[in-house]
Amino acid sequence: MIRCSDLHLTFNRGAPTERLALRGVTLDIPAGEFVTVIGSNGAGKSTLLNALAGDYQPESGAITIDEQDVTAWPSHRRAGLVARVFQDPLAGTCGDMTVEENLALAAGRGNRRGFGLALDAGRRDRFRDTLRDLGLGLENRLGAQMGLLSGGQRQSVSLLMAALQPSRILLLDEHTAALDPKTAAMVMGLTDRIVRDQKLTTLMVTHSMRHALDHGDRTIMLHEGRIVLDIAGDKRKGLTVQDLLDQFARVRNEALDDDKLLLG
Ligand SMILES: Nc1ncnc2c1ncn2[C@@H]1O[C@H](COP(=O)(O)OP(=O)(O)OP(=O)(O)O)[C@@H](O)[C@H]1O
Repeated sequence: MIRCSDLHLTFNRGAPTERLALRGVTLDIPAGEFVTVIGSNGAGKSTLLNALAGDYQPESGAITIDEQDVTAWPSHRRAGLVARVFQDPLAGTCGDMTVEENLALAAGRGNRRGFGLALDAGRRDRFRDTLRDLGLGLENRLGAQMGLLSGGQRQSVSLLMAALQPSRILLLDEHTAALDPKTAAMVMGLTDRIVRDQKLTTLMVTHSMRHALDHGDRTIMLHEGRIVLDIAGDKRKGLTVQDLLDQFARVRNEALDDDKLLLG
């Protein structure tokens, strides 16, 4: 379960480049819920995910994960709770290490005592079975350098790494944006499977309105650091991509009207 209470986060406060990235975000996500996050450029989507991961500290408000107040926890302390997959297939995995070393590292995350890289035959077999399920032939490439895999293969391994971690929260930041449509669809299928099987509480940022509606249980739209749409259930099922685009346009026009009022 994730609870964000009135999160405010400003970059470069007091400087000419000041940016109010989050302006009072309040959000309750029950355990196991899959939320898709949309919004225009600069709306605060990545900032929200970074705040949940502990990369950025909110200046006010609180973040609770599974009843624990983690607001002051740095990212390394949240490592056992939070798994992430980024837009860039090169981020989040270690390109110089082999596929099996990356998987072993993920399996050992959040574990203070054991160093995850230890690879015995049993562990190697388990990794091979997991990779075989992907249907990408990666079960024969356990010893291959991660950096030599294609973008789609890397994102798939990143998702498996997220599943191997003891985490309860999965944060996906446009993780299919750099992939061709066919590979993106395959990675989305894998995402759905892992979220469901591991019962992960998930936030997925996407610029694809189709993905936002076709995947997950709930959709939120951010605009200028605030949640302007939060929709689930039958209401969401009835929504079309055009409805979301119309909603975007409405929110933008309202913001323009507000600006005109302020300037006037
Ligand atoms: N590290 C940073 N330093 C300064 N400003 C930042 C930083 N990160 C984000 N911002 C600013 O905060 C605001 C929110 O950015 P954020 O990256 O969260 O938006 P986003 O919704 O993810 O956008 P996009 O869809 O373009 O990725 C923007 O105005 C951005 O310029």
